Amino acid sequence: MTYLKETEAAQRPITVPRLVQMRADGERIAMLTCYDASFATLLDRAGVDALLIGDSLGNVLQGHQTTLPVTLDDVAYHTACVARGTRRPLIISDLPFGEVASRESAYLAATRLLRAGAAMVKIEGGAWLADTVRFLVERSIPVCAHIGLTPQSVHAFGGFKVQGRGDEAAARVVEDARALEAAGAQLLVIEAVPSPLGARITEAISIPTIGIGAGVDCSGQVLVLHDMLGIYAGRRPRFVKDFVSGAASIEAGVTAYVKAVKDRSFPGPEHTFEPA
Ligand SMILES: Nc1nc(=O)c2c([nH]1)NC[C@@H]1CN(c3ccc(C(=O)N[C@@H](CCC(=O)O)C(=O)O)cc3)CN21
Ligand SMILES: CC(C)C(=O)C(=O)O
Ligand SMILES: [Mg+2]
Repeated sequence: MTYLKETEAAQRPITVPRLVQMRADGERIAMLTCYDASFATLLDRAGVDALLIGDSLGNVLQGHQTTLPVTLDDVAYHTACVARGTRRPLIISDLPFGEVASRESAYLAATRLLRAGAAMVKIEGGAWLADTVRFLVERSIPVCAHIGLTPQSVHAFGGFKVQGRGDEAAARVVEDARALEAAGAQLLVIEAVPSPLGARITEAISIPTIGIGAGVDCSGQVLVLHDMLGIYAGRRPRFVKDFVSGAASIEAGVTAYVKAVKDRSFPGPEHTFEPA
């Protein structure tokens, strides 16, 4: 059994409507971060649906402790590298810390990422971000919102802490998701929330949700590439699984990740957070 699709139709570039169709069909979306052309080609071949040029490049490429030092130039450069290496997966780029000072600054930053080859821009934040999301969407920038543990808020949170624990906090995260969908976001990353909340948010909205430490009931999953390759020396969050140790090759490990997301064997209980 393979998830590498052989037909012409399946080889066409993945679009946002295609992700919406996957959600409707109950087909899980497999996403990974990617920062260069060689891995872009490998991940494309292994059947990854969407590639995220994440500001996690600050951790895994640059050796920083947080994503805050990452600049728009950095993300634009790696977006261009990834775009040259791939044709099929949807390319999504992170808007770095500091670019949402205004709707205008966010829009100008997003245009640079789309010019570099991204098809969608990911922005961290809750309901407060809705005006900015609407401003971008009105100007033809597809937006993926990112809620829950938003790493650019690490100092505001006082650490990388699970979000949405307790009734009040959970209700707030659900409201964030609703507000961002209403503002026109077409995809939603949910990071580090209790599994039942990941399921509840996914039910509350109709756009596809992509979880990272948000349980198996999201429409898809994402991991940082170097975490799933087992080569990141830094702190390893609970939601990480190394798919390459024990695999025959890097490509086999990535193929195993895609298969595990599609057949819902990843994430397991050991990769997810409990409500209490
Ligand atoms: N290599 C890498 N992987 C990532 O997933 C990642 C990055 N870098 N850089 C940006 C952010 C930072 N992220 C993190 C970092 C640490 C935890 C963490 O240690 N979480 C604790 C939860 C503690 C609690 O219970 O509140 C854990 O046990 O997983 C989570 C997300 C996710 N992102
Ligand atoms: C972990 C994902 C969601 C991300 O934002 C990143 O890699 O920067
Ligand atoms: Mg990020």
